[in-house]
Amino acid sequence: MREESPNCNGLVGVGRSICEHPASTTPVHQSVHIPYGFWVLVVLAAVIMVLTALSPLLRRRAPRVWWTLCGYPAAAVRIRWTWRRLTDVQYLSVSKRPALGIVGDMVVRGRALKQIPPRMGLPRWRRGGLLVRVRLHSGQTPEQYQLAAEAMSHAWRMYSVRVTSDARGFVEIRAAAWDPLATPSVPRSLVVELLSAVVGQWEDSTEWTVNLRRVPHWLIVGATRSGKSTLLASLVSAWARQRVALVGIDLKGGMELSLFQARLTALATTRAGAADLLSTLVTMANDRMELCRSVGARSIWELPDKLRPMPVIVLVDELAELYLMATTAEKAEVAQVSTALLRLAQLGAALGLHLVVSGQRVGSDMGVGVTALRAQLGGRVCHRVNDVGTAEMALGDLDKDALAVAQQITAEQQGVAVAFGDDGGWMRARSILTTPEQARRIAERYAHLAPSMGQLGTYQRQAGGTP
Ligand SMILES: Nc1ncnc2c1ncn2[C@@H]1O[C@H](COP(=O)(O)OP(=O)(O)OP(=O)(O)O)[C@@H](O)[C@H]1O
Repeated sequence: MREESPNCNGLVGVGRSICEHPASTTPVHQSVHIPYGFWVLVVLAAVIMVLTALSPLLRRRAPRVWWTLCGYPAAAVRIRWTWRRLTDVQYLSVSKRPALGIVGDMVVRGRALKQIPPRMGLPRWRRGGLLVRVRLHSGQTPEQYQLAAEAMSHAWRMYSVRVTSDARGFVEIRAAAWDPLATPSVPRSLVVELLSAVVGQWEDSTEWTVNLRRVPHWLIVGATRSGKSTLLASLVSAWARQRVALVGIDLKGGMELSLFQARLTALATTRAGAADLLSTLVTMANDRMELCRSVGARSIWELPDKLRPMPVIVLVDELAELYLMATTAEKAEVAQVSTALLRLAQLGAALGLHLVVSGQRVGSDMGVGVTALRAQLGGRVCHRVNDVGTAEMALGDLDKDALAVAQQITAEQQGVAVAFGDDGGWMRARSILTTPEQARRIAERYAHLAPSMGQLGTYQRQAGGTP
């Protein structure tokens, strides 16, 4: 509210005004009351102007800060602003009036002018993106919204939009402001439980965790230079710090897994060695089963702490090498390896024996054992692959959409993969780049945690490689 002084000939000041009285030489000081709301508006306008000016710089230098201060508020306003029009154009709005009407003696079909958009919640902040929950109109399905995802990303100027449905009658729209897989990061202070490894970042900017307690066995596929070894290195770097035993089977002469030699309890580099090591592990599984039965436990996790054996993670690099055979003698060895792997996969989950199997090419033509093993490996990670068969082997039995997305990963996107999470849903993810040198150093630092085979239980013979 502005106060006007009749003595000031209509002169109005802000704050304290000084005006000359015509009949007097003494200045008349008058205080004008400026409402509080005015100052709030001035400060708000100043903040908006400063942020707008700094926005490009912030976006380049500190994208996360930029997103919180500038990107997210602007996107939230844009989403609310465009919602009605967007849903109208994408046929997601509905009218309460019937689609059929009578004009003269004709029945005509058309769209009512007044459409009601689906009800949306407030866009909620997420790291590098946002999330909106939308209530479906009766008769709508999440697929209709998935078809509109591309239009949403353009209308909201977001990098990508993904639509999922976690409850009947609702969809969740997750929008990412930039490609979160370009520079994946993992908080350093993250505390993880035993057998869990934070290996990278999901497309929705959350941490990508491989948890063997939830999904006991994993299959990792990818063409050469797609990022399999890097993912294995991330996994080993995480598990090396935990009280678990790591054993390796690497028939490429031990080139990949020998990096972690210091932390490995055993490493088999020949098929004969692998057969030997696997049969030892199967014996260990039988002993653990016996132990559980003797105390009435259904898994080692139900055993008292002092009886519980240490979990064992079996890392297999290049599965195809295990199944290659040229001679009849090799055929018997392959059969032995295949049966042992399958047995471990079937029994292992409850007995703390876990498989992480990786390969460039995994196909049913490698033998029936491979398809049967695949069925037991619930966790799947599919990097860029050279043949559709391998992608189908990894994802085809779980989700056709995931398969299509995996086939779009390019050679430049090293480390990017389609993976299944603990909840059974899939998403694109990227591992943290762990160099061979880093992995070797971590393995050496935690070498003292590696138990011997004897300490693990029933080791009878030394497995073909290095114990
Ligand atoms: N998550 C990642 N982020 C960035 N770069 C990566 C990532 N993963 C892999 N790379 C790059 O890709 C290269 C090849 O990765 P890696 O050795 O893991 O592939 P691979 O699938 O194991 O190949 P091969 O089967 O030939 O051993 C690495 O040297 C690294 O430069």
